[in-house]
Amino acid sequence: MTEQHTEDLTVADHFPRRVFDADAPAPRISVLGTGYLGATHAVSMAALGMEVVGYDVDPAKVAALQAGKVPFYEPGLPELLEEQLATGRLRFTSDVAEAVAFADVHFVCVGTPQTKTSHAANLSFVEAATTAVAENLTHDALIVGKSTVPVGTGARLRELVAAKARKDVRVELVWNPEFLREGKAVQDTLHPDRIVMGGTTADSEALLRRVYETPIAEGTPVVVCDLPTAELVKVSANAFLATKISFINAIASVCEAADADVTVLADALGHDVRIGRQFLDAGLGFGGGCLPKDIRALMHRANELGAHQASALLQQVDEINMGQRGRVVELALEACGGSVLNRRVGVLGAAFKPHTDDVRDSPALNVAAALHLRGAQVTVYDPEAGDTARASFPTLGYATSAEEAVEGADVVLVLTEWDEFVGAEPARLAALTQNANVIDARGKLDPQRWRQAGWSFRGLGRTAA
Ligand SMILES: NC(=O)c1ccc[n+]([C@@H]2O[C@H](COP(=O)([O-])OP(=O)(O)OC[C@H]3O[C@@H](n4cnc5c(N)ncnc54)[C@H](O)[C@@H]3O)[C@@H](O)[C@H]2O)c1
Ligand SMILES: O=c1ccn([C@@H]2O[C@H](COP(=O)(O)OP(=O)(O)O[C@H]3O[C@H](CO)[C@@H](O)[C@H](O)[C@H]3O)[C@@H](O)[C@H]2O)c(=O)[nH]1
Repeated sequence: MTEQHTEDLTVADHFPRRVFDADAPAPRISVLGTGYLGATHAVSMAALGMEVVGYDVDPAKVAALQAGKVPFYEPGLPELLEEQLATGRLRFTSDVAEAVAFADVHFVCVGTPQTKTSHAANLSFVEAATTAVAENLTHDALIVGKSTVPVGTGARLRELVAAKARKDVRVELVWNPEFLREGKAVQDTLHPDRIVMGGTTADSEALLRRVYETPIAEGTPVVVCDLPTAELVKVSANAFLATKISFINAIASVCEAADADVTVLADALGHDVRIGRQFLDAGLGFGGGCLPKDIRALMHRANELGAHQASALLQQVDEINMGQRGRVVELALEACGGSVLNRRVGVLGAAFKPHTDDVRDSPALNVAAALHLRGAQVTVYDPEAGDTARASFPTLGYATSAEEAVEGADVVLVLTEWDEFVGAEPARLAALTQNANVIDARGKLDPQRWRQAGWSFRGLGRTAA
């Protein structure tokens, strides 16, 4: 979009920038919060040709990113970061005033975790970041919320901005929720399924369309709607995905009781295009930094709004999901004759899903910790999430290979479906164990192959023999 490089520019060169004008220069971007979402967004916006500054309150994160290091595992992101830093279009700073003065479009990408005392989302980071933008505005600007927030948040933030921003600048606040999946974050950001623009005016819609001109030109559908609808689209999408997973897990328990196989059933259901095969993998259920906290925040908000049925539905989804973790613990106890006290448990997988090192609300670590609390000697191996897992659960044992994790085990649990585990040679692993019991909690192993290799095999929603 612009040939000029960041280091050649000063705020004075550009003041006053009038980003809403039809003939304004290419918009410059700031990204507030450079975690899983923000780091990917900042790098991707630079890859789309814009000048970008990323800001975070965590100086270590800023320093790492500026040095070309992604502080988490996300396939493809390190290479793109390095490439974009080299263009001079992308940089990271700990100085919020400088970031805000530099940019015209400010993406708020900070965390919205569950509060410690209720199901509600903690909005303090979103409020702090939005306030920081408002207080440091030097020229016209568009604030774009990307974080996942309860419906009604944007309207409150608009009041905050109106109270904090200088009166001689024009500022708008809109919501443009993000739908990226960890492990596919770069692809999802550069080529999204849809772009939702909530609460835009004609000018801010035109500006956001400039920002996303490449994916829009590729044919990405754009949904323009009001602010509350945009906020709700995001949490509803996650609620639907969560519901689909809990639905198949509920059916899995029927399959188990009736000697049916849920993996075959899911394939058969998936042929119906109205249903689709995705998100019908029965097993340990959903975890991570999004689905669990987002359905709980929606339950809380729906109750506040008097929509109690929606809340009750999601309560069931949550309960079924959390029950899956207990079910896997039960299967491990059964495999060890009723108690895991002083028994060796090999755990394959710690991340909440493959292709990430994220262990936020990881079902795998939840199960590992529950067995540890029952007196088992638990050894965990994950190809990428060993360090993040150890930081969250330092009392568990950690191995540097699958072989080391299953050595002398009484039972082996496959809790994250990394390719390495799905493709493992069962006979070789069986030889290393004390008792060759395997629990496939993700439904991705071939029971026949493992049984033929001498394993006693249990899966969720699959026959016991
Ligand atoms: N992770 C995902 O896959 C994903 C996808 C879509 C939407 N989201 C949503 O995006 C938001 C961020 O999620 P995440 O996974 O990137 O979280 P994260 O915890 O990885 O990152 C949040 C970052 O914000 C920083 N921060 C906190 N307060 C700040 C402030 N006042 N100013 C600047 N930076 C600040 C933190 O230091 C941290 O680096 C959440 O609302 C989440 O629900 C996440
Ligand atoms: O059939 C399935 C599919 C997924 N999962 C589990 O569901 C969880 C979530 O998976 P996924 O949705 O792929 O991961 P996230 O990266 O958390 O992405 C979700 O959450 C993001 C943050 O809001 C959204 O942007 C994405 O669109 C949404 O898919 C993981 O624990 C998976 O193991 C299942 O148990 N069965």
